[in-house]
Formats: sequence, structure tokens, C-alpha cells
Amino acid sequence: MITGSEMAVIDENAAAMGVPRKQLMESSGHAVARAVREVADADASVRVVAGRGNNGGDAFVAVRFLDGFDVTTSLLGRPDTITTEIARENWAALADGEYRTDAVRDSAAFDLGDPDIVVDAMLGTGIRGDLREPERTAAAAINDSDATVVSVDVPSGLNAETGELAETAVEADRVVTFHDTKPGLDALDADVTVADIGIPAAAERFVERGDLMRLDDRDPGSHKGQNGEVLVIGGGPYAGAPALSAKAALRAGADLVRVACPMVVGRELQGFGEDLIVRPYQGKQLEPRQVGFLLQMARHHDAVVIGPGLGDAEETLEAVEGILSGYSGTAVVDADALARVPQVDTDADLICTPHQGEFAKMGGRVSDDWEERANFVERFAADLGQVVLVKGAYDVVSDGETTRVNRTGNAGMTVGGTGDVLAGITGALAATQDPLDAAAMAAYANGRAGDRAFEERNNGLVATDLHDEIPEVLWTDRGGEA
Ligand SMILES: NC(=O)C1=CN([C@@H]2O[C@H](COP(=O)(O)OP(=O)(O)OC[C@H]3O[C@@H](n4cnc5c(N)ncnc54)[C@H](O)[C@@H]3O)[C@@H](O)[C@H]2O)[C@@H](O)CC1
Ligand SMILES: [K+]
Repeated sequence: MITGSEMAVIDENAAAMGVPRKQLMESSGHAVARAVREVADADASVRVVAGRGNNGGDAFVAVRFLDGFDVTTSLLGRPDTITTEIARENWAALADGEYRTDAVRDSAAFDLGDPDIVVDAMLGTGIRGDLREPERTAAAAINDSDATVVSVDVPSGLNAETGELAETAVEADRVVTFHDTKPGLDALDADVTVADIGIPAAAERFVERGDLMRLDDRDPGSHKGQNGEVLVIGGGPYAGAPALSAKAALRAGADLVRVACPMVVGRELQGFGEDLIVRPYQGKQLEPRQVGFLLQMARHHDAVVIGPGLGDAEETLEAVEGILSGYSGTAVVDADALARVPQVDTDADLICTPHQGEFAKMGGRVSDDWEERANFVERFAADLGQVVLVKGAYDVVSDGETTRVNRTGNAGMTVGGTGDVLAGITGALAATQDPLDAAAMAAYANGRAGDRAFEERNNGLVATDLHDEIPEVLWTDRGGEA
């Protein structure tokens, strides 16, 4: 099962891999036509009722595969208000091909007639709220008729995020849904078929620009809060690492980032930038006596990043264990802090970000072959019950069930500090997103930022170069097409 918004992610990933949406629409339309042929007698009359989005576009394609049937296509609205380029092109192909079409201006002008079959292509995954006019009147007419109703993707009125059915929704006899079933279809009294529309498996496996669509606020099923507050617990032997993480978190959209660090590095850390809020504590390094204070602070943040620059002193690692075992929010665990993860008992949602060496120390099996590595990481994450992101030429991200692979990044990024940047981006995204998605998007964004920096600096790139590229990668450079 897949939600409408996750479908859009995969769809955009497919486009990034050279399979544009118009091609998928052609497959969708073909699948709809096949379903119509299955229920139609040779002399059946077919009425296509289409909306102005891509759900309608699928039906326009289907019409070209239904030659020989008596088909009339009604568009609910003016052709120039069709919302996407590809749906408009497929509508134009019907007009140019002398197919029988009409555009319904308003609900009063809608007359369903008495067709044998209705193709319901008014609304698919793009529905927002209850049916408006003229869709509402059209749905009532469809439900009143004796026609066999074939719905495209979902019955118009089903919300593919939540599975909720509007009161005025179309009652389908058959549903042809694409790629995978959608929430709510199971509960319908309809014959549902899933059509393979040729989306490459890689579009789900690899993290691509489509994954970043989750950062849009268009998702009707989600109620994301603000952009999140992140606490970085780091520093001691090193001051640069927590600063790199904190700045990356800010660039990745966090509203507020605080850094809790030992007094001795507080001033140095503050020197890295006026937008860092530094909360120093007594001492030269993290120790168990700070656990209470840090846990209290952590509770007021949406995500914690723990590890950058902490060092591996025994007291420090003990304190890490204390923090993780007392915390129940979302935490990104990096660097030396990773050592204590396998033995800690915690209610927190962890995102562990080891490189291969750290992963081996945690007890994970490493491999140079990315597919084998993906299997190892998946099993490790399943045993741990947490999200694990193992960095490499191909980063592997898994929660034990779903495993994603990221291909962005380059050899120039082996320079110190890029891992701290990744931890910071992950923290910012984890403040508002599901942990697995946050880790996958962060790996992609960090690598893309590195690729952009590499274009300018080649092997001379340094971790701070990535900071400036992050906003561009996350919000401007993601491409996308209607
Ligand atoms: N992977 C994918 O995402 C694919 C999607 N395809 C099709 O594209 C569909 C999604 O297309 P779109 O995103 O264009 O969205 P839709 O075509 O589902 O709906 C968008 C249109 O409906 C209007 N609308 C929204 N809510 C309404 C309401 N409550 N009452 C009346 N009108 C309303 C919008 O203003 C817009 O014109 C899928 O359901 C599927 O049929 C396929 O073409 C191929 C692949
Ligand atoms: K539909």
C-alpha cells in the first residue's frame, strides 16, 4: 500500500531516472482501457467523466485505446484550465483526433445520459476536501445511473492520504489503481486491480530528488508543525564538529539550533557564528553529572544530535548512555557516541549515522558490494529496532523493513567534517519528518551539496563549503514537472 503523496515521490524519482510522467500516464491510460474492455460488450456506450488534473489525463489516454467503442468524453471545466501540461496535451490529442468530446461549464450543463459504462476520472490523488461543483453533481448522477463504473486510480472522493471517503464520493464497481494499492481501497465494495505502469524499481530503492517533495507542505494528510528546534550535544576535545552540525541544521531549515558543550569550547564555538546559540556546561568534557540538565533541555527540542566532537573518554560515553536511556524523543547519534548504542536500552527513536568503520565497531558487517551492504544494514537495523544510515560511496539507510540507497556525493567528501554536516542536516529534517525519510533525504542533500561544492572546488572542497549549498539543494534545485 502506498499513499498518494508517496506515489508522487516515486513518480518524481522515476522522472529523475529518465522515465517522465507522460510515459507513466500512457501506461495508466492503457491499463484503464483494458479494464473497460473487460466489462464492455462490443456495442457498449462509454462515457468518460474527467477532471482537470492528471487523473483526467489518464482517461484521455484511455480513450485512444478504446477505438471501436462508442465513447464520449466530458471534461468538467474549460480546456484552458486543465492543470497540467501532460493532461492538456492528451486532451488536445482527442480534439485533434476527432474524438467526441465536450467541456462542461457548470453543474447545470452536466447531463450524464444513459451510458453502459462510466469511466470516473474526475479526481485521483490530487483531491483536497469534499467534492466541489460540478464534480459533486456529476458524482451524484453517476451513482444514480445503472452504468458499470470504472474508477481511475481511486473513486473520485476517496482521499488517498487518509483512506477517507467523502459522503458524495463515486461508488465504483471497478477501480484500476496504479503501481500499488492506496489507503481506503480495501474497504470498498469494488473490484480493485493494481496496474503496473512501468515505474522502475530503482525509483523506490534509490533516494532521488522526488524524496525531497516531502518537504512541501502540500501533503493533505500531514500536520507538520513549525520547522523544528534542534539540540546538538557535542564538543569537548573538538569544537569544530558541533559547529559544523549546528550550522548545517540551520541551513537545512531548523528554526532554532542550540549547542550544549563543555565550557572550555563554548567561546570557540560561539566564535564560529552569531546564529549559534551556545549553552555551555561546567568542565572540559561531557560527564555523567550533566545528564540531568541535558535531558531537561532535550525535552524542549524536536530532535537531538549527539556525538559530534564529544570524544571517547569513558565518562563521556557513560554520559551518552545515560542521555540515550533517559530520552524518548528523536535523536541522531554520530561519531564516538555510536559506540554505546548497541548496549543501551532506550525509548528514543534513534537515527545512527556511522561510517563503515564505526558500523563494524557497532557489530555490523561491512561489504564493498553495495547490494550486500544493503542487506547487512537492513538486518542490523531490524535487530536494533532503529534507523541506521551507513555512509559510503553509496549510503545505505534502513529501518529494518524499508531500505534506501543514496548515490549522491563524491570522493572529495572524504575530507573531515562532512559527516558532521550530514548529522546536522539529519537532525533538522528529523525534527519534522519520519526518521527513515529524514535520514534518506539528509544523505541525498548532503551528497548533492558536496557535488555542487565539488564543481567549484574540486578536491579542495572543505566541509563548510557544503553549508551554503544546502538550502539550494533542499528547496530550489529539486526540479519537478507537472
Ligand atoms: N505516480 C503518479 O503520481 C501518477 C499519477 N497519475 C494520475 O494522476 C493522478 C493525480 O493527478 P493530479 O495530482 O493532477 O490530481 P487529480 O487529477 O487527482 O486532481 C487535481 C484536480 O482536481 C481539483 N480538485 C482538487 N480537489 C477537489 C475537490 N474536492 N473538488 C473538486 N475539484 C478538486 C484540482 O483543482 C485539480 O484541478 C493520480 O490519481 C493518477 O490518476 C498517472 O497519470 C501516472 C502516475
Ligand atoms: K477517479
